[in-house]
Amino acid sequence: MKNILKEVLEESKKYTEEGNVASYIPELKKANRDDVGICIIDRYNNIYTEGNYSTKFTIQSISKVIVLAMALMDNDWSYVFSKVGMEPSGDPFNSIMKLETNDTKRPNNPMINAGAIVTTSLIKGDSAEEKEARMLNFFRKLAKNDSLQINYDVYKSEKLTGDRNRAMAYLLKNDGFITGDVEEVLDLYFKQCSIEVDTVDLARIGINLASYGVDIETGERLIRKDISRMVKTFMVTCGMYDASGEFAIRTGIPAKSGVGGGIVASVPNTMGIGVYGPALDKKGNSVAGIKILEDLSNRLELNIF
Ligand SMILES: NC(=O)CC[C@H](N)C(=O)O
Repeated sequence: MKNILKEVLEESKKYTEEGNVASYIPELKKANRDDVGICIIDRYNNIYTEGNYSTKFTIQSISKVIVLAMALMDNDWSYVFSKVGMEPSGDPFNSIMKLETNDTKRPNNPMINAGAIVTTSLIKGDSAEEKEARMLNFFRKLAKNDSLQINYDVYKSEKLTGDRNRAMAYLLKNDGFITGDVEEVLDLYFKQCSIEVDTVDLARIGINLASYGVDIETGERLIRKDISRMVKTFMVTCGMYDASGEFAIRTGIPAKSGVGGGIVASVPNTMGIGVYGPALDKKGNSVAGIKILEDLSNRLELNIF
């Protein structure tokens, strides 16, 4: 396995120059374009790492997977899906267009920004502080890492420049898809995106989903089985933004990417994979990360279909 990871990583490095580090959140520009890292955790809890596996980066859109699980734990699923849909949008992750053109004006799914702002608004808590604490605690549990923290520089950078998300959130409130204080919902959304992780954290999240929500070491149930299924299904249909179809064809692995350069992948009953490569393609997915997952899928026969 160690050799496979070495080869796959070397191969993927050739592609980083085709991508660019995200710049629309100014703080993300600081990442090193040529970094590439991998971590795999298999069902027997073997951990394999390679390259810049311990480099820290912000989780960004990968948080949408975890917050969806939380929204489904906190609320009836029929209520959640009255506020956010189940269909791929085919549009970029930050598109606002369908909030006007959809019949219901409901965001298409919880993996695009508009839908994720809705699921964030469904996290329960008596105060903003309690919601934040519950959210961070759940991320720590799923990553099995109590030291996960919010990167406040990225959070502030995004809060200062996130007017597109702000516009969407106000539209969502106007149309009845979120209730309460819009700025408070956005604040929590920006915080969830700014949680700092490395590939080991992502691989751990991946194996927890792969084992249908049961911690493989302790046997503790972290997520209900039906919710872990729903979440992985969304990863297949919508996890790689408007490149989800092609990615599913090429790899057959449920995965979710973020503009920080991370991708979490979850192969049911088999392994969790975390990859990092901040050079992104035009759709916002890690160029090296996609290459690595394609190669690993072929070499280790990870395609679930
Ligand atoms: N695709 C992403 O990772 C987007 C997350 C980012 N925080 C945003 O809201 O724009």
